[in-house]
Amino acid sequence: MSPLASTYVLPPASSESSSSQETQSAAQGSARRPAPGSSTAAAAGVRHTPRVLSIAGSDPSGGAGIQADLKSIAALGGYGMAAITALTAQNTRGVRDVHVPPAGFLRQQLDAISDDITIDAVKIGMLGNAEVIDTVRSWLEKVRPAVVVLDPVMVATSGDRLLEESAEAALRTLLPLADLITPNLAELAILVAAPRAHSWATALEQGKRLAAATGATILVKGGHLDGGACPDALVNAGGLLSRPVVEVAGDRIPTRNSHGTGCSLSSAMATAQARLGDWEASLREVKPWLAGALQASGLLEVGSGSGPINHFHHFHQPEAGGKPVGGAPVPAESAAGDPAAQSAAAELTGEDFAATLRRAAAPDLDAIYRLEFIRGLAAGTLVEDQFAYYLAQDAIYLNGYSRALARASALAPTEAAQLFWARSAQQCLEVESELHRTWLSTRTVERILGPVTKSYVDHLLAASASGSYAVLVAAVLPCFWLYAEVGQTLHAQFLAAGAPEAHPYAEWLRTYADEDFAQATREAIAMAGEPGSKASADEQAAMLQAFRHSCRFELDFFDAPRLHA
Ligand SMILES: Nc1ncnc2c1ncn2[C@@H]1O[C@H](COP(=O)(O)OP(=O)(O)O)[C@@H](O)[C@H]1O
Ligand SMILES: Cc1ncc(COP(=O)(O)O)c(N)n1
Repeated sequence: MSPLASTYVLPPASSESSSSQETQSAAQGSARRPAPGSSTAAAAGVRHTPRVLSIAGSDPSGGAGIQADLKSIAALGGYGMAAITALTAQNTRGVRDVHVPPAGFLRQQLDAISDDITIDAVKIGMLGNAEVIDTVRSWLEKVRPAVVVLDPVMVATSGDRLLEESAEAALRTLLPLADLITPNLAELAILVAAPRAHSWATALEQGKRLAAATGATILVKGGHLDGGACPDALVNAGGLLSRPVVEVAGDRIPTRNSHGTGCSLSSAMATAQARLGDWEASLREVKPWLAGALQASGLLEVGSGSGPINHFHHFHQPEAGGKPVGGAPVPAESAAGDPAAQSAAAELTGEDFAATLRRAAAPDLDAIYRLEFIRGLAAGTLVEDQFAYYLAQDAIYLNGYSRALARASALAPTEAAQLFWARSAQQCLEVESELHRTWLSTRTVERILGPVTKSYVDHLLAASASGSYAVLVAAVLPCFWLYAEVGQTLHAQFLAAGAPEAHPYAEWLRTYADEDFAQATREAIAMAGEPGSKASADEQAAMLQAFRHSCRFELDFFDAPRLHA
């Protein structure tokens, strides 16, 4: 993320420092509805790995219900739990049968969880009948989880009923206990006792009515509209949102694999909300993830009907030979115990260690190019607020990054390596000062430590404290490598467009053209490849994990302005 490139482009630094301005950002909590007097709610804050409970039915074919929820929760970075309300016999073609076990046993499941575990968010899906609904209601009233998302599942995409018709009145009594309700157009119509909306305007109108009647925020979904657009909107006029209607646009993805989209959306929203504490930011994170999951659904080849979405599309597929080329970031300290990472690393030879790292970076690099921020920066349509946020976070990041580089210098096995990392650490601080002196001096942007910056710097400092030079250089490498590649691409695009002077980010894009930085990046790659070739299988695995984690943070850093500016 960071313009180390500018180290070589911008004039030498002033001695100004930003560290006194760095204060940790407060958790955004405005859209949360804490339950007074509830120990669970009091204990729950925004969490990095939220503990999310799905109360829903089982879909043995894996595309909807509990199974979709657990995948979505994991895909969004949560710890998933499941209390099963009903068993269905279904596949991608339809629901063959439904069995609802005694409600008393559901209560036992729920109590077993809440007696022991703090629940950061609950997602409620298929409930089956009125007795189950009453059971869930009385448990919610007792436990009062901080985030409750209710997907009022009534009829499956296939047309089969998943809630007894006689239970619709009981379901209405549950609505006020939810923070977010996520009906599809048919369910929304039933809940407001109106005909099904066929236009987006009517759907929003119905959403407003449901929000007013329940006090909850309504996520109005455009999945069943006709046409090429597929918008979603958060609706609440009670001041819980920045505006009464917050619409997030989306294109319709041409696929028949929409089995479980509603389940996946609602559990993903519960997870993101517990992590971000803001419904709008959550929807802006979840919607592109869901679109990617729909887009990549065909790769799964599951069933002959309406197939499941690809929840883990943003994680990396194995190569044809079965060798993993990437994956979810796993803390470096756990890598030694991770057999998959170990066997991946054990196959590596010295010559191809850097190449392996580069392959591991590929999916995150691809995702960076798809980000709104990067596309907006290239096109000149990026809003200034987001650019300013990025600059401010970059300056803060560089300060922490410089400490990690200085630590690499201290641990370096040769004088050449010691010098290289020390020089890089110093240049980093010079760029930080330069950012304050020039780019940031004309902008009024808060200089507070953002959540992604904090996590990234924490990761680097943890790698610094690991005591392993090899792991630390693997962790610092993506900031050179991915930034250099993205910068070169953006600069090439800028030149291809005739380097237009009127481009609002022309000056910034020009800083990307820097052969000295490209050379420094090549050296950094070699510096990381070298100890990688000599490392034990365990240490190679730890390096790979540390590297992947930083790649993911590079992606998140570029995306942070959209979420947090
Ligand atoms: N073909 C599609 N392309 C893009 N997004 C879609 C598509 N179908 C559904 N979605 C999205 O999936 C989510 C679930 O929507 P919807 O299909 O309306 O609900 P349900 O699955 O409950 O019937 C929404 O975010 C919606 O915008
Ligand atoms: C157990 C269970 N829960 C919910 C749904 C609805 O999902 P969809 O509307 O996408 O079919 C389902 N089919 N099965």
